[in-house]
Amino acid sequence: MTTEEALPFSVASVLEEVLQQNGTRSRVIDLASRKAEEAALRRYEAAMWLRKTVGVVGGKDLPAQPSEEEFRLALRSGIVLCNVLNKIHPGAVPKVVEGPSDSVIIPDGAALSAFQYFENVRNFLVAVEELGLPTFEASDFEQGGKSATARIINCVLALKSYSEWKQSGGHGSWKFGANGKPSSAGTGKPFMRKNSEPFMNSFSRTLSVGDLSEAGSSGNLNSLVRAFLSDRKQEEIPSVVESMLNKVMEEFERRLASQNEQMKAAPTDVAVSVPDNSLTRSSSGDVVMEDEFPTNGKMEVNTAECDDQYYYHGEESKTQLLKRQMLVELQQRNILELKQTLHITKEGVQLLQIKYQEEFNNFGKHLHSLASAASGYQRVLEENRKLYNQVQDLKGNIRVYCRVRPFLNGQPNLVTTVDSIEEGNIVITIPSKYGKESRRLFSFNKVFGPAATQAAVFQDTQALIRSVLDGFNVCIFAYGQTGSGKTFTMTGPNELTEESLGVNYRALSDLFVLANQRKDTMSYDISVQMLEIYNEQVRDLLVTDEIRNSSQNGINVPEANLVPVSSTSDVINLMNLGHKNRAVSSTAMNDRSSRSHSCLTVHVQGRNLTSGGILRGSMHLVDLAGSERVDKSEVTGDRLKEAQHINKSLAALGDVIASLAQKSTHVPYRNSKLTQLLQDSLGGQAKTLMFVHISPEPDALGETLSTLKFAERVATVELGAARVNKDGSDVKELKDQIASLKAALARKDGEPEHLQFARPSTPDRLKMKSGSSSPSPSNSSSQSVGDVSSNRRQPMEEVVNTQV
Ligand SMILES: Nc1ncnc2c1ncn2[C@@H]1O[C@H](COP(=O)(O)OP(=O)(O)OP(=O)(O)O)[C@@H](O)[C@H]1O
Repeated sequence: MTTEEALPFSVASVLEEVLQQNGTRSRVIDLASRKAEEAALRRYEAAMWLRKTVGVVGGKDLPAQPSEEEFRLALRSGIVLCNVLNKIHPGAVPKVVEGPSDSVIIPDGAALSAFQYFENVRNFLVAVEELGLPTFEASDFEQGGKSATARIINCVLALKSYSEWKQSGGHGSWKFGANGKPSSAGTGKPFMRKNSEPFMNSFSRTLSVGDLSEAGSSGNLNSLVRAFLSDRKQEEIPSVVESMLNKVMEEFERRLASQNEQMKAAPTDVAVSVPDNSLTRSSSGDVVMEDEFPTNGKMEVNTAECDDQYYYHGEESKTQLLKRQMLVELQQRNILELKQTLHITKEGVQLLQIKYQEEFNNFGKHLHSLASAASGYQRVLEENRKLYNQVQDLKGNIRVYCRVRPFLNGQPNLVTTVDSIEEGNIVITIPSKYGKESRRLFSFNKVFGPAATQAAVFQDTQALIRSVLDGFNVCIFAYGQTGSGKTFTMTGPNELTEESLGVNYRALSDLFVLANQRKDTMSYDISVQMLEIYNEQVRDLLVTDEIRNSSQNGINVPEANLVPVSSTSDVINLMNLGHKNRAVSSTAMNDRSSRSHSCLTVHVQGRNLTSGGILRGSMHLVDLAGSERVDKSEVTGDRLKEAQHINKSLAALGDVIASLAQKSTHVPYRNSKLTQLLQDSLGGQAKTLMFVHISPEPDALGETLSTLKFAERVATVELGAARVNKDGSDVKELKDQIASLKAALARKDGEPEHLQFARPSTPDRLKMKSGSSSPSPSNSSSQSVGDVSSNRRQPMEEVVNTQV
């Protein structure tokens, strides 16, 4: 194994590099100077050969190293060229015009006979062309310049090549055109020629140095050597060459040492940096780099020139190794960074998972608390409802309010029968025949004087509207003699304003407001019926054609129109229709006096959105016919009959209420159509409100007293029952208990906000807790009045003393 086989660098490569490093001058020679140098070399070669061929005398005009101009001037006569050609190829130019003497050369280089010279040149060119040699133009002598001179030189050198080929025996044929390398013959330094073709060698010299730079490393080395030595003096060359060789030796040894070190370290490095399959030997013996990054093709073995031996191009191999090491290091760094990023990402994901888990747990807890809050809300709602209605129970299921009408027609200072009004008490002045007045006290739940507003009168009623939505039945009556203000209380005056709206409008308005406030938990369907009882016959007032008589016995309520409503205005429209249809008859006492009972019934069906439970409640708003005595009404005939029916039905109503208050075993519902109609809303857990109206005028005293006595009977019984229920305790004690229950309910109001539900803004909102049994909503009036035969009174649990 030779050194070059074992080493990744060759002597030639070291030499080249040393030359490049030391011969900096040659590296900086520009292309133009190199070309000029090459051209000069070729010119000298041509001149020397011509001089040698034609002899000293023939070539006396041609210097050994002529300039371009000297070269052209010496040859422009064509004599030298023709003679040279004839020597090589005798007879090629049959006739050569010779110049007379040296004097033919004039200082400016002009020929004596241009024609003669042209003849020579032309003959020469024709002969050269016939030989297949490269030619030039005759005018090239006259034009001058580099390219013209180059063409002439090229022709001469081709002739030289041809001559050498002939001298060597002229074997084979020589051809024009081949790649080659410039000869250094002009400097006495021969080229190493691989091609034996004479013309090829000659022609190769036509290539420029610039071309050589691309011709491979050996061409590069040659030109480097030439360039390096070209500017040296002849006597300097041996010492320069010696010094250069020393440097080459030093460099070579240095690389050898470095290679050894590298070889020692190589196994580890290569193992780390070079993949196993990156350097393989092909079947032909070539070492091939299987590399994805550029290698510049340097790391290879040319088996054709090295007889199947390979060697590494040392420096470039080293560079490749370094590149690979750098690449691997870079990749290792990248991998490290990626690992770190992955680690950070993992931590981030873990953190997110923890947070997500926490959020999820919190959400679960929140959901759980919401669920228990929701069920708690339902419980509280239910409890609140019970408590609320217990309060209403304690206030009494039958409540009687007295209202005194003001004087009509602006009569300010008339004598009134009302002596005084205080809370629930009203004192009536009763004149005596003998001039001595007496007073009579009547007690009710509350007495409203002439100045009481519609809103104040409605206040206690308002509390019961909520009970209707909770599934209870409520019955509100307006009782009193004709013209005492019943319609005013229930509906309002003829000209309605917001302030003058009666109980009917206010009750319905509140009903819709409350139903809307509960819409998240309850869904309500509200519908309305409007009936009239006239002469003991029930009529449907919500018909647009004729007033429909009921069936045979005059009672057929289920057939009455039940009109769904969704707003107060819906109800007002229906009430207007009902009032229009209501039988109105003129009497001596009141031209607007109604001779029939009118009953507006509101049916409410509520569905609990959570539990699906259904509640049914109803509210009867009854404007009773006038309660005046027949004799005073001065009526006869039909009017008298009407009055008798009215009085009879009112008496029946009084009896029923009194029986309910006394908790009698028998309640006489069937004594009138009115009580039959209202049966479901009278008694049990139903609430009954009666507004008793009186007129203040002295001439109405008789009616006033009879009205108050009727009302007192009902009211007294209820209040008396309350006293008895409390083992003889008075109403004060009952009020105290209500107050404590209110306080208990107020504590309930302290629940979290979302557990509360809206309540109407009324003092009755403050609730209390009671030990009494929970109220159960009575069944709504789904039964025909005519079908009712049983007494639906609550079982009497306590002794009721009606004679209080
Ligand atoms: N509180 C009041 N304030 C002012 N005016 C009133 C009041 N109460 C009644 N009036 C007026 O008294 C008159 C009679 O009232 P209303 O018609 O309400 O009596 P009524 O009892 O309904 O009579 P009827 O039994 O004949 O229907 C009406 O003009 C009414 O406007």
